[in-house]
Parts: sequence; C-alpha cells; structure tokens
Amino acid sequence: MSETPAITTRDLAKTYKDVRALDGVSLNLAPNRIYGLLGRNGAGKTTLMSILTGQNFADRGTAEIFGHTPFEHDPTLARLCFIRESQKYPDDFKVRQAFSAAAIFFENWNEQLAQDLVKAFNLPLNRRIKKLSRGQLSAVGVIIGMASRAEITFFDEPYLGLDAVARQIFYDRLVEDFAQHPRTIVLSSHLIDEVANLLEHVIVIDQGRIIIDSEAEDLQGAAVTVTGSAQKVEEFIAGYPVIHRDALGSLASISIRARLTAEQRARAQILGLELSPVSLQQLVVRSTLSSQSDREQTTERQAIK
Ligand SMILES: Nc1ncnc2c1ncn2[C@@H]1O[C@H](COP(=O)(O)OP(=O)(O)OP(=O)(O)O)[C@@H](O)[C@H]1O
Repeated sequence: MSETPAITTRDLAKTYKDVRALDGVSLNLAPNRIYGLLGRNGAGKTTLMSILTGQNFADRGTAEIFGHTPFEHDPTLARLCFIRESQKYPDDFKVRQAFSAAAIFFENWNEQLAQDLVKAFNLPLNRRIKKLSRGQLSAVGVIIGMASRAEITFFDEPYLGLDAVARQIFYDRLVEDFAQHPRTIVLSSHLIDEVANLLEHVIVIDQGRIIIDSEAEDLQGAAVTVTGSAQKVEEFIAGYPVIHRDALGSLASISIRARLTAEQRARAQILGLELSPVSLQQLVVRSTLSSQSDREQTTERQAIK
C-alpha cells in the first residue's frame, strides 16, 4: 500500500467577496520532503496555507492532512506548525517566553536546536518581542518553526527583514536539520533563486490556480531561451510550448519548454542562435506572465462572444 500523503487537496476553492483567492486547487504532497510554494503577491499562498492549518475554511473542495480535515481537529493540528510573516505574540512577551510557550505547545520541540539558533541569529532572549527589529522578529519565527520539528511545518515568507547572512543561516540549518530529522516543509517565498537549491518539489500558484507542480529536478533544464534573428528563432521553436516572448526589431528572444538534444543544440548553432538556460526564478516569472496573458486572451474572447 502506498503511504498516506502528508497533504491532499481536491478542487479547493475560496472566494473573499469578489476575489477568487483559490480556484480549484488539487495537490498531493508526500511526507518528509521540502516543497516550495511560489507565486506572485496575492496569488493565494497564504490562503492555501491557512486552510491547510485549520485557520480558515474553503468554500468548496477538500483539504486533508494525513487523511484528516484539519479544521478544529486538534490531533491533526498538533502535528502542524505554521510560521507566518504577520505572526502575533502576546503583548509584553519576552523572546525567552515565546520559546518557553512553543516548547510546551510542540511535542517534538528541540531545546538544543532552539538555543543553537538563538546564538546563530544573535537574538536577545530578554528583550520584549515588541522591541525587536523586523529581522529579529522573523528570526523568532524561524527558530520556532525549526525547533518545533513538527511533522508538517509551513513557513509563509518567514524571512522579512532578515539580512542575507541570516537568511543563509536559515537555509543551511534547515537543510542540515532536515537531513537528520526528515519532515514535511512547505516554504512560501518570493526569493526563488535563493531557495531553489533547497526545494525538492516546486508548486507555483497564480491567481488561485496551480500552474506548476513538479519535481525541482524535472524543472532544471526544462526550459530554454532562444535568441537571434526573429525568423530563425520562430523556425527553431515551432511546435514547442512558448512561455515568454521578447522582440526587438528583427531580433527575438523566446523561452520555450523543451529539453533540447545535442542534435537540436547543434542545429541552433548552425542557425546562429544563442541558447541560454532558464533559471527557476525566470521559469516561474515567465510561466506566471504567460498564464496571465492566456487568461486575459480567454476573457477577451469570451467578451467578444
Ligand atoms: N480576508 C480577506 N478578505 C478579502 N480578500 C482577501 C483576504 N485575504 C486574502 N484576500 C485576497 O485574496 C487573494 C489571495 O491572498 P493571499 O494572501 O492568499 O495571497 P499570497 O499569495 O499569500 O500573497 P503575498 O505573497 O502577497 O503574501 C489576494 O487577492 C488577497 O487580496
């Protein structure tokens, strides 16, 4: 029998007044993997995570965590940790108290890891949380998310205000701890190239719909940008799905979804075309732009009818 997925959603939809935040989201996330949940501002990432952690409910569809609906289901909620950018702590709590409370709440809490991270992030334990800088506040969330060692941890853009050194500490320690204590991590981020190496699986959401749901490995080299004389570029890319087009006079630069063979690369060279890899960040940005323009065209077509 196959193992129970950590997270399953089927046709999940959520509308706030006139905003369709989620629009038919169906996903299967396996346990003990690191997932990236990527997308533009307002794409629906926080809404999805808040439904999965029982803090919000869907209008349609189902969401299950280890086979249970999380909403008001304490045994399931106890297996989760949700670190969000706008994390609230009780007024007048000191940093130390936030960690003591987390240690009681999360049954897999690891005090040693928490202490190591406090040192690594230079966090002042006796300072009141409301006096912390933005980056220090994020560090509190990152430490709770990591030291909780929850079976599923959701990090919703946890790095606001963290400097580049602190972010690198977060990434390095996450990978290190994950290797020894595998669990399911769902990380939402705008800093795509920065987190690309951490991710085992990439989910991209755009206007409430999933536009990419792929193994990170499969995305590497899955797209290529072809640049050169417009006519030759068009000839070369014929038949491939286009994810982005740029044109400047007689030149064109077109990104296509394709894994080119050595033969195709040689042909590009003969045609005088330049091939460049598309990074995960470019792939996400370009796929998002292309999905938006497809949607606009469909809407225009519907309006004309
Ligand atoms: N409580 C709410 N009331 C009305 N609209 C909402 C509410 N919460 C979210 N939305 C809208 O739903 C859409 C999805 O929001 P969500 O916060 O899930 O996006 P996100 O991908 O997390 O964005 P960001 O990356 O900017 O945090 C947005 O258009 C947002 O304005």
